[in-house]
Amino acid sequence: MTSTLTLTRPDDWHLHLRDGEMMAAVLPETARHFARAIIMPNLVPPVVTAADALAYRERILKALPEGMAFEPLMTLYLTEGTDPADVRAAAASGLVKAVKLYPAGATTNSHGGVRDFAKVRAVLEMMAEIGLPLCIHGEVTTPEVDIFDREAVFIDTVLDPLRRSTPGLRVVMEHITTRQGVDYARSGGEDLGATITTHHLIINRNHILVGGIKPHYYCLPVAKREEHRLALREAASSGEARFFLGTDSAPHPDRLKEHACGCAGCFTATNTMSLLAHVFEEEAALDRLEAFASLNGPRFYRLPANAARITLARRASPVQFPAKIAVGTQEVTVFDPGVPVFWEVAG
Ligand SMILES: NC(=O)N[C@@H](CC(=O)O)C(=O)O
Ligand SMILES: [Zn+2]
Ligand SMILES: [Zn+2]
Repeated sequence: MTSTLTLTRPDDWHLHLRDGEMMAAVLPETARHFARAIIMPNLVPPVVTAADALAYRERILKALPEGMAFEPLMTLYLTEGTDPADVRAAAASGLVKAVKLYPAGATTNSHGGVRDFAKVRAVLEMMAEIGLPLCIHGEVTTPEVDIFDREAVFIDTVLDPLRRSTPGLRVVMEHITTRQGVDYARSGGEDLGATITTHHLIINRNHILVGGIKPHYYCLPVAKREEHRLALREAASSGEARFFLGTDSAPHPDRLKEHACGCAGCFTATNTMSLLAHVFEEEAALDRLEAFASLNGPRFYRLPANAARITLARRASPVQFPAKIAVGTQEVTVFDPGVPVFWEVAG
């Protein structure tokens, strides 16, 4: 049995760092293993302009502990008031790598997102022209649509028409959770990519609901039936260039997760690489983990792969991860896969 695995140092193509005290607590958890991450802009207030993104980038770099190397790749939160010229300047700075589309009301801090797509047409056309990717939270918000169907309905009624009406627009389907998401990603060319989270490779909807409600497994898009989890595992472990890791590690304080109206998000930054090695071993695809976690993302974003490397080791007994990390006087629960995991990042 393979006992160590050395990979190009991975990147995380979808990460929530938040700000202030929370950012200071979670940033080292990512920087310990990952060289770069696409930083989500759904702060309160959101990161909307080039100036907001550059200021946020400076705060991240300032919060990085001495001796840790990490490159935040910034994004802008698309609103109906976004100025195409500001986006063009942000991209030209080289520090902003994507624009994020949240349908208004779809997820955490998305109320400032897009309702009327006609209002963002000029921005999208400019992005197609310069090749700046649009990262999309792909769920409709229509109250009548069942929450488990919201991704599939979004693909048919919003994403496909949007891509057809904006030829050349480079799109990342963020955190896909369904077989329909996998199939649609495969229907595109080099202008279409999809991120897959660690937790959606591990849990299905039963994990959230059977035997009592598990708030730490609740995230958006919500985990679906087992057939969808299996489709995601097949896609992630296929080695295909269009699929890459975006952990969507999304910390919320425990008191807001364990709540009558609990926040959506799983915090996986701490143990993601161990969990992925576990999943890829189960899929008999350890040789494709590097493509998924380290090579396909930079290729889509037209960046070089990292020169540094990381080594994972398979231990004889299960690895213990911290159950929680401290954030000031509060705590954030680390995602618990619910099964023994033997892989550990060794260096
Ligand atoms: N994934 C989540 O459940 N939550 C994310 C938002 C998002 O990525 O949709 C968050 O910011 O908390
Ligand atoms: Zn999202
Ligand atoms: Zn997210």
